[in-house]
Amino acid sequence: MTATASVALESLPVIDLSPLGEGPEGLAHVAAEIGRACRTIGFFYIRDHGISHAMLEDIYARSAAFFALPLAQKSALTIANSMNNRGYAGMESESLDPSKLSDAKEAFNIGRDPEPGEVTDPAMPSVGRNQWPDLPGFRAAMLGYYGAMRRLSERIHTAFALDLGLPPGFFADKVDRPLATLRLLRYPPHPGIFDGSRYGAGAHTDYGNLTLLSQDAVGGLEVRTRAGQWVSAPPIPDTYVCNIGDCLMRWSNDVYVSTPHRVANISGRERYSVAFFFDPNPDAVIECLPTCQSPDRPARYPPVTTAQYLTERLDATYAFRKDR
Ligand SMILES: O=C(O)CCC(=O)C(=O)O
Ligand SMILES: [Fe+2]
Repeated sequence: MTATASVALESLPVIDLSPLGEGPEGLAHVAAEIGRACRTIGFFYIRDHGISHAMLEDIYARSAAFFALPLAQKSALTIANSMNNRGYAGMESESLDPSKLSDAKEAFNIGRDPEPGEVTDPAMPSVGRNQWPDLPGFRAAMLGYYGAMRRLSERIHTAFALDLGLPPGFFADKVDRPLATLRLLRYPPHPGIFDGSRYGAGAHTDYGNLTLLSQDAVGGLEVRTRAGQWVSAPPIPDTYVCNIGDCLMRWSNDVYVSTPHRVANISGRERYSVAFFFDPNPDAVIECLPTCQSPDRPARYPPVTTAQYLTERLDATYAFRKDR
């Protein structure tokens, strides 16, 4: 097994979001803390984020009920039905790190429902239809949580904007119809001796702007520091682990870092987590921010829309998409 250090809490700060509700000074304080983390490790925890413990408990209970369904019922909702990145991804159907055996996890993706009049494109990972299991109350609970996570992600974007030298509302009209995905995850206990050939989730970076991850008490998430050392990101009750994804790294011209991470569930127990990937509007142009370029630091990436960029990344992740 690869050695992991326990210095995580030094390098992964726990940031209290309650000052966000306390006017411009509170925002400036939180923005400075978040900015420091995003420019160094690209990961941080948040607490006092406003999502209730009861709401999350309910989501975990419904997630467990979903994964406990017979395989045939889950497979009927396969993500391969959906070019919009919604539905069930079965055990070993993904390889986040193509140099390893496929991931020992199963997942269920939920996206945004189209707004009235919103154009949908079945060929893009854009807005489209969700696939729902036949579980009473599941849809309403998931969409309620999805909405709460959207609002939280928007608030964190005001801190990003301020820290990046932009008006706090800079991202507002670029993330108000987001390509956000709520992903329920289940990792079975690792069988036998862990030899590093198969992870629960292989090392990868996330694709969008911001990921907010809730994990249960089992542990197993690891983050790679810039020095190349893997450190653990242990569970801390009532927090989210947040990280920057590749879209925001590109947008900020590498000022913010999107950091590789992975999951090894060597606990002997099953592990559940709930990820929320907050990606910008499909038509948002990810193009070097004016405050992140200078003669010494010219733009490093050509402009791309979120939809184009995500399509590229998802096509590389899923065999069924490549085969189309
Ligand atoms: O389940 C976790 O702890 C992390 C999952 C993850 O990194 C992902 O799905 O992108
Ligand atoms: Fe990830």
